[in-house]
Amino acid sequence: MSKIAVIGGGSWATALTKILSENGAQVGWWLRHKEDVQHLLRTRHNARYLSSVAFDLDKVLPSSDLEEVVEAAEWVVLAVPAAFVQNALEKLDRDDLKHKRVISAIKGMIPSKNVLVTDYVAERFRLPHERLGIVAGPCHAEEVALEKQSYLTIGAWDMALAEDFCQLLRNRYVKASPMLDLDGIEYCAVMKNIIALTCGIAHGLGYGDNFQAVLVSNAVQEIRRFVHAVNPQPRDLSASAYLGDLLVTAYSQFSRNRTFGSMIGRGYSVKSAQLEMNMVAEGYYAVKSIHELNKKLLVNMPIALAAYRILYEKVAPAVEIELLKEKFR
Ligand SMILES: NC(=O)C1=CN([C@@H]2O[C@H](COP(=O)(O)OP(=O)(O)OC[C@H]3O[C@@H](n4cnc5c(N)ncnc54)[C@H](O)[C@@H]3O)[C@@H](O)[C@H]2O)C=CC1
Ligand SMILES: O=C(CO)COP(=O)(O)O
Repeated sequence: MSKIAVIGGGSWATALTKILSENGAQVGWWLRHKEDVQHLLRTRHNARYLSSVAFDLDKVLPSSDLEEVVEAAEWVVLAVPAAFVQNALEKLDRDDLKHKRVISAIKGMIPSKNVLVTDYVAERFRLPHERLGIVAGPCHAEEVALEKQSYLTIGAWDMALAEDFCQLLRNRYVKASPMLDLDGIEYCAVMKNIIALTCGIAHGLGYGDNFQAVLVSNAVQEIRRFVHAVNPQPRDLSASAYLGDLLVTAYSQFSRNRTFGSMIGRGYSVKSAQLEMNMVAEGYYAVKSIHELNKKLLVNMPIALAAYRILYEKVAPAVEIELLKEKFR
């Protein structure tokens, strides 16, 4: 029986805990709120996210003791929003992940450092990149809860690690494939959140499907330019781990990033949009990290720049989308 630690109490951590535990793994599940742990132990449900999912407590061991959960596991799955990773892992020593295989399910960058989560973890815990992987793919937690057919890709430097984790995920409604790409997948996942957020802004302003289709088409080219600059290697960006994830996030009713953007387009301030959502839109933080990173790379990224100006320089969304309108073909 595989022993897995899932770190995080949000929607994605909940969905992954469901998949992994129902496949027979023993999952130590770290949630930061003691009340949420108590609620799970009492009712078998996560009070805050995907609350319809019932867990088998013979397989799932909820706890707010991070060291204990990590120590008992062979695999550690990180599933807190990127902005809270440093804080969540604060209690761990440098050597605590030494013998673990670590999978990031996070689609964001560490905001204070503008680095990928896997790069941060590799440095902070002196882990070789061969022990790291990323969960990618067009997959919303809400659809996992409903057991709707979904596809995941595990990106890694080591194909055996990726395949081993795929085996832990595969079930009746989840297909999982390994892929030899870690950084490219991770950067694409960060970028697609920015694009989905911008799609939401346009939607909130009243733009329709015709405009969004052109926005997404231009975004594909923008992502290609960026990923090629930051991590040049041959990759097929039409694969579902890249394009599929962009599409689901840009179009789905479940997307946090699109929902957040839509509120901004309708005139909410960043603070009020964040308060209204019980969830985290990674794209908000990613916009700033990518902007900082691009000061060195100087890639032509009009969509990411428009999102930055709207969110961080308080330029009116209508003005920035109007400017994009003129640039698109
Ligand atoms: N929800 C989904 O369908 C998917 C999410 N992801 C990724 O999973 C990661 C986790 O996101 P979700 O589970 O969606 O989160 P969520 O938006 O469902 O929940 C927010 C999470 O943030 C935590 N949080 C809020 N404030 C915090 C603080 N101050 N300190 C520590 N934690 C805090 C909450 O406890 C909760 O775990 C993100 O990187 C997201 O992009 C990836 C694929 C699918
Ligand atoms: O990455 C995701 C789906 O694949 C989740 O996107 P959102 O955070 O926008 O909901």
